[in-house]
Amino acid sequence: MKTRRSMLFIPGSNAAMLSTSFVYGADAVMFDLEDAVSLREKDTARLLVHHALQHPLYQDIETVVRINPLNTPFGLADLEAVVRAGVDIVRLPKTDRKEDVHELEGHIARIEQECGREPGSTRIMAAIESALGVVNALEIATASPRMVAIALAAFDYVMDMGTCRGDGTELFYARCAVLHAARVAGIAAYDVVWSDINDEEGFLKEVSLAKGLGFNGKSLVNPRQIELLHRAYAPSRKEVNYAHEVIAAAEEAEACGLGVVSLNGKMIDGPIIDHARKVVALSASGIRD
Ligand SMILES: CC(C)(COP(=O)(O)OP(=O)(O)OC[C@H]1O[C@@H](n2cnc3c(N)ncnc32)[C@H](O)[C@@H]1OP(=O)(O)O)[C@@H](O)C(=O)NCCC(=O)NCCSC(=O)C[C@@](O)(CC(=O)O)C(=O)O
Ligand SMILES: [Mg+2]
Repeated sequence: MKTRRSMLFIPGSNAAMLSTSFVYGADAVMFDLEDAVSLREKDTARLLVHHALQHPLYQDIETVVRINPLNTPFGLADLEAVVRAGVDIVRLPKTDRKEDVHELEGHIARIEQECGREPGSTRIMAAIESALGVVNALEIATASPRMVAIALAAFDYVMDMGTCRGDGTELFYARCAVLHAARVAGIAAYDVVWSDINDEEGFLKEVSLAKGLGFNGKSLVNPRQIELLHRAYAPSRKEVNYAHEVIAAAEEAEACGLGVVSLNGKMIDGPIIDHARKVVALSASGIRD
């Protein structure tokens, strides 16, 4: 699975942001044609994003476009424009059921064929933003071989639930449901956006919760959140050193024909060794002090 921790939302109608968003170092840039774009700017935004996707500066960074839902007057036109422009991933907002994904993949397959794009090269990420979407998370996550990730979208979800954003308790079931669906499907899961860009402490608390639950990363709204997220997701020097000790102990145990050993009084066996290898692999993208 690709290491993708940060996905930065960029309003598709904002030409200035579109022309610089690649500099901030997000793992993926996510141009938005949906809720960050007003009704009268929909056509302009689509054109701007179509051009940005083809710009040489966006060829080496993963691109995601959040299109409008297909049951709006804009969704299909968005899809036509972005698939033809070579987007890597289409983010489908407000995904409620597997049929939403099937409709999307049908259109993508046709457009890829019409424009000569390699069949299957356009991937899908579904955003789950309602109670129905959460209940159907598994059928959504497994609806298409093009699906690379599912993302929870908190603001629409809490509206649907008749509540509002709070300390995270209101998202607990949805986060767990989305994560379990993603893990069963073998795809990535992304946590919600943190909208108060000046509240660094609140953001980091939420990142820690998301990381602890098992999310692969978060959707972000501001470049200042990228480095904070990457640092929080990087293993600490202490974790990396311990992982190396675990791997060394495991190799020694294997040479002696032992399946389980103890290291400083702690049991070391299969899943703990796998975790240590994961920590070492992660450290290639950075280590936190
Ligand atoms: C919040 C704010 C206005 C603050 O602006 P400010 O200007 O005060 O910020 P500053 O930090 O001062 O900016 C310093 C410099 O960075 C530049 N800069 C800022 N943000 C940048 C950026 N994103 N990309 C590139 N560049 C950027 C800026 O232009 C400036 O450049 P310069 O002038 O050259 O120095 C701005 O960030 C912003 O618009 N964010 C994106 C909002 C958005 O897309 N919302 C939709 C997605 S959520 C949703 O829909 C809910 C959801 O659907 C979610 C789900 O589905 O998950 C659900 O249901 O929950
Ligand atoms: Mg939303």
